Amino acid sequence: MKIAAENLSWGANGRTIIRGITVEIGSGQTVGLIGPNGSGKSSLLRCLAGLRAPTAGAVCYNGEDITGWHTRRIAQHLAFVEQASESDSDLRVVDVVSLGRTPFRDRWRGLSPADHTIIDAALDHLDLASLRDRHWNTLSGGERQRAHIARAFAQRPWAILLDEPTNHLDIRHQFELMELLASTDQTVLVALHDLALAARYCDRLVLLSKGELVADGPPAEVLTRDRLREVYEIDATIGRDDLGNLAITYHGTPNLQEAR
Ligand SMILES: Nc1ncnc2c1ncn2[C@@H]1O[C@H](COP(=O)(O)OP(=O)(O)OP(=O)(O)O)[C@@H](O)[C@H]1O
Repeated sequence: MKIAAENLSWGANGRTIIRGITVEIGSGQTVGLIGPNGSGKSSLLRCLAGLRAPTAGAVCYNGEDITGWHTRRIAQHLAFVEQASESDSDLRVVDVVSLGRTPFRDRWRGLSPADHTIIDAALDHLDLASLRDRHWNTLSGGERQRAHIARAFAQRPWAILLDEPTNHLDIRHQFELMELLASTDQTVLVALHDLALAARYCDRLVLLSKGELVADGPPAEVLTRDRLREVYEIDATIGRDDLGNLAITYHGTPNLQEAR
């Protein structure tokens, strides 16, 4: 499914938070959304997920403006893994993941055998099979994060949006998640702070700064030394590691360097 923001703006309390953003995530692409704290990544993701109504412009799925779409209809198309989302503490892991089937269920019917197969596959994908009957309040931060992502996969959406999903994950689970996102046929837009991870697994990077889109393209074109200095206020050298992956060596903030 193709997702597009067309000249999209959104604000709150009289303040414009994202301004005039036009971006298209093609069907099956894995796109990284990057930018400093407060640059508007979560706000853009929430607009694209239909949780915020744009103050100007539009959000389109496959060319259709989603204004007025019911949340159930949106959830049949797209899954959203929010940053540090919470769940009821009484639920078991398998119950949280089963919530992913809600948009497709008849209100009065239980889960079908096909639903159970999808839920088991999502648990396996996120390395949660051994934790399926554990209660929420007994899980670590990383295990909760993986359960939320498994819930999104159980939704079997056409597109999946994730807001800093690698937070709380150890390095192995970070790589496994990014490999999963890069290999899925679904359209993926993922907000990330780790620029090297974003560069390695994303087809394209979209860079926000102060609520505006400042770059959109292949990782090596977006992540330049000048741009990191300008947008992140950090001095860095961009090179390649032995395997040809983009390698970023950070030297500190320009102010700190000059003060030395
Ligand atoms: N409902 C709101 N009311 C007022 N200000 C808001 C609201 N939501 C977000 N903001 C502000 O808008 C700006 C962008 O926030 P947003 O969460 O989109 O940034 P972000 O790029 O996701 O940041 P981070 O990397 O820190 O998660 C921030 O300054 C934030 O305080």
